[in-house]
Amino acid sequence: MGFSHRMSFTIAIDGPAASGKGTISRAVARHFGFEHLDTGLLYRAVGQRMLEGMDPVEAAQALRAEDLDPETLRTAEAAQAASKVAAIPDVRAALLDFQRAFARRAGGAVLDGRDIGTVICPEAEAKLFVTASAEVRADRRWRELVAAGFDTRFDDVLADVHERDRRDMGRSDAPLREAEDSTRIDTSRLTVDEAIAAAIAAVNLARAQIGG
Ligand SMILES: Nc1ncnc2c1ncn2[C@@H]1O[C@H](COP(=O)(O)OP(=O)(O)O)[C@@H](O)[C@H]1O
Ligand SMILES: Nc1ccn([C@@H]2O[C@H](COP(=O)(O)OP(=O)(O)O)[C@@H](O)[C@H]2O)c(=O)n1
Repeated sequence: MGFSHRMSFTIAIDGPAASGKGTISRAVARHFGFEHLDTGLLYRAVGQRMLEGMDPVEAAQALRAEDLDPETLRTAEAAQAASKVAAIPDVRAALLDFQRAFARRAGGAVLDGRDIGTVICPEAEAKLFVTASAEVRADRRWRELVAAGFDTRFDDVLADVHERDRRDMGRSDAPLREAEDSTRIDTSRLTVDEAIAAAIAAVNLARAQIGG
């Protein structure tokens, strides 16, 4: 792909719940041979610990990479708890260094979350903002949960999406917002392959613009 293995190149991918960030990030990372970090898992893991009775700030400080098991953290309860602990500044502060170090790892990194392009890595070489209508996002998440065996109602998933959007956009510390220099990809009417192609094209454009 023309990337030097010693060079760091950060791709920041932000957006609201179930917009397709994770799917796009994994494919973009594979395409460019970069490592990927789903930063939502950090907050989900801390949220899960809070549900188990642990203090969220202590949980964030004690978090280890091996705690980030996507399988056990994909529940709606962990997502709701994540968006609550994510509003606590000391929780966010405890997770900062790990994310920044990952972003600047040699060989290139893709991070997806809510504040990657605005707070974690404002100097990222490429920034994408992935979005879709709340109804489309809730429908995707509902289908995923049903496929995973959860007995969930669409209306409850839609309410969850609205509530998390409100909390994520409304908090004072690192709220979800589109960075001014990001490329917006609205996936509402795109297939997964089209969304991935749009993301790869945007990264290639950013790379050409910085002469990388
Ligand atoms: N155009 C699209 N782009 C990305 N994901 C899509 C698209 N259409 C459907 N999906 C599906 O939406 C679901 C949610 O995607 P995911 O990557 O988990 O979102 P996020 O990481 O933003 O929560 C996945 O099941 C994915 O396959
Ligand atoms: N960089 C990030 C990533 C996630 N989060 C929080 O963690 C929650 C779960 O994030 P996620 O990315 O796993 O959620 P989905 O978009 O996959 O549903 C979000 O609702 C945010 O409150 C955050 O505050 N900052």
